[in-house]
Amino acid sequence: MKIAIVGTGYVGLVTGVCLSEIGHQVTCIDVDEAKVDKMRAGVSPIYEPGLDELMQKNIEAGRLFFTTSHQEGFQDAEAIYIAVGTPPREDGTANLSYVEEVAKSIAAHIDSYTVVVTKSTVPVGTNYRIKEMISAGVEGRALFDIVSNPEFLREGTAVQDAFQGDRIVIGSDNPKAAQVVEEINKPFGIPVYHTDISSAEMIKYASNAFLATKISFINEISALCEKLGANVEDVAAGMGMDKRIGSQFLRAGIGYGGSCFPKDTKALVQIAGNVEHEFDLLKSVIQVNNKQQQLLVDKAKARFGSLEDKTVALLGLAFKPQTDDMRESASIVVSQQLVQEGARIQAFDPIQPEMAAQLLPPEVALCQTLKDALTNADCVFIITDWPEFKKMDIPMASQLMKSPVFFDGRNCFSLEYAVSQGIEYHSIGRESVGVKR
Ligand SMILES: NC(=O)c1ccc[n+]([C@@H]2O[C@H](COP(=O)([O-])OP(=O)(O)OC[C@H]3O[C@@H](n4cnc5c(N)ncnc54)[C@H](O)[C@@H]3O)[C@@H](O)[C@H]2O)c1
Ligand SMILES: O=c1ccn([C@@H]2O[C@H](COP(=O)(O)OP(=O)(O)O[C@H]3O[C@H](CO)[C@@H](O)[C@H](O)[C@H]3O)[C@@H](O)[C@H]2O)c(=O)[nH]1
Repeated sequence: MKIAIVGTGYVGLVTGVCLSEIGHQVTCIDVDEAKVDKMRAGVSPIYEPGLDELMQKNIEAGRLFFTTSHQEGFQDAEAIYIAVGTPPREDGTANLSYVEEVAKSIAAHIDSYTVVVTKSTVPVGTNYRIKEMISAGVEGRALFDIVSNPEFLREGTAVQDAFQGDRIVIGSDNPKAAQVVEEINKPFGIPVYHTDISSAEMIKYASNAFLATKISFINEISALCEKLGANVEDVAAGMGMDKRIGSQFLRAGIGYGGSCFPKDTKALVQIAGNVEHEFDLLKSVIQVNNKQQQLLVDKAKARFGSLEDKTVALLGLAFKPQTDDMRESASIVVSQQLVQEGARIQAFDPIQPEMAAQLLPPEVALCQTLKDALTNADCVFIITDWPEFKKMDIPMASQLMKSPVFFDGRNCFSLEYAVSQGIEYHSIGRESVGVKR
C-alpha cells in the first residue's frame, strides 16, 4: 500500500521504516530540511538500535522515501499517518498546533479517498477535531476517514517493539477504514484490538498513566524500605511473582523521565479537569516522581554536609539507556540542583546526546570519556542504567576518584558486589553499604 507519514521523530521514523520493511511504499515527510537530507542519505537523525540498517535496506529496495513537501508525500497515498509531536504547554495541556497544521495540509492536498491515521498521542476528542478541520478544508474534493492508532513503542527498543508489540489498537467509527489499517499492519502478526475513536485515544493515556503509577508506587515502597531496613529489589521480585501484579515496571529508581510519561500524566490530569474530575491518584503519582528526582542530591547532602566545591561525576544524561533522548531526563533536574548547591559537575553519557549542551546548565562540563568524568571526583551519581556503567571497572574508577562514594539512582550493583569492591554505596530502597564514618 502507498503510505505517507508526517513527522519523522521517534514515532514517525520508526513507523515509516518498519512499514516499508513489511512491504509498503512509504514516504516520510518532515519540515526539518536538515533531517530529511540526513535520512535520504540513509542516516537516522535519532539514535535507535537497528534503525539505520533497516532504513538503508528499504531505501535501496525502493520502498522508502523522504521529502519536506506534504504535497509530494501525499500524492496517491491511500493512508496518511500523523506522527508529529504533541509537547506539553506550560499548564500541562497537550499542544495540538502541529497536529492541526497537518490536518489543514491534508485538507489542502488530498484528492481521492484517504484514511487519516493518528499515531500522535492526542487528548480524547482530538480525532473528531481533526475530522472537522479536514472536512472544512477539503470542501468535498475527496472522501476520507479518521482512525486513531496510538503508538506504544519504547525508545531504545522501538524497532523490536514495532515487530513484537503486545497489541495494535485501532479506534474507528467506520469499519471500512478500520479494515484498511488492520490490513496495513497484518504482516506484523500482532493482535489487533478494535474499538471506537475516543476509547482508543483514552487507551494510550490510561496505559502510560498506569505504568507511571506502578513506578511511583514502587518508589514510595522504596522509601519505606530504606526506613524499615527492607530491600526494595527483593520486595519487587516477590511482588512481581504474582501474575496479577506482574514483574515489569517495578524498578525503583530516580523516577520516570522521557518524552511520554511526564507529559502524558500531566495531560491526563488536565483532560480529567476539563470534565470536572479531580484525578487525585495521578496527581500524587506526579508529585512522588518530582520528589524522587531530588533523592540523590538529598542523600549526597546528608553524606557530605555541603556539596559546595565537591566534584560530582554525573553518569548518564539520557532518560533511559539505548537512546539519545534527554526530554524530561532526571539528569537535567539533578544537575540544576547540584549547580545550586555549588558542586562541580563532570558529566558523561555513552551516546553524548546532541541536546546536552542546550538542556543542561552551562556550568556542567561534558566529558568525552567515562575516565574523564571520574577523574578527581568526590562522588559518582548514576542517573541512567547504561550497560557501560553496570559493568564499570570499579577498581579503576576508585583510583581515578578522590574518594569512591557512589550514589546510584538505578540500583546498578548488588549490595554484595558493592561491598566486595570496597566502595561506599548509596542506592534506592536499600541500606547504604561501605560507609566508613
Ligand atoms: N517518543 C516516543 O517514544 C513516543 C511513543 C509513543 C507515542 N509518542 C507520541 O507520538 C508523537 C510524536 O512523538 P515523537 O517523540 O516522535 O516526536 P518528535 O518531537 O521526536 O518528532 C516530531 C517530528 O515532527 C516534525 N514536524 C512537526 N510539524 C510538522 C509538520 N507540519 N510536517 C511535517 N513534520 C512536522 C518535527 O520536525 C519532528 O521531526 C507525540 O504525540 C508523542 O506523544 C511518542
Ligand atoms: O520499572 C521501571 C520502568 C521504567 N522506569 C523509567 O520510566 C521511564 C520510561 O521508561 P520506558 O517506559 O521504558 O520508556 P519510554 O520510551 O518512555 O516508553 C513509554 O512511553 C512511550 C511513549 O508514550 C510508550 O509508547 C511506551 O509504551 C512507554 O513504555 C524511564 O525514565 C525509565 O527509567 C523506571 O524508573 N522503573
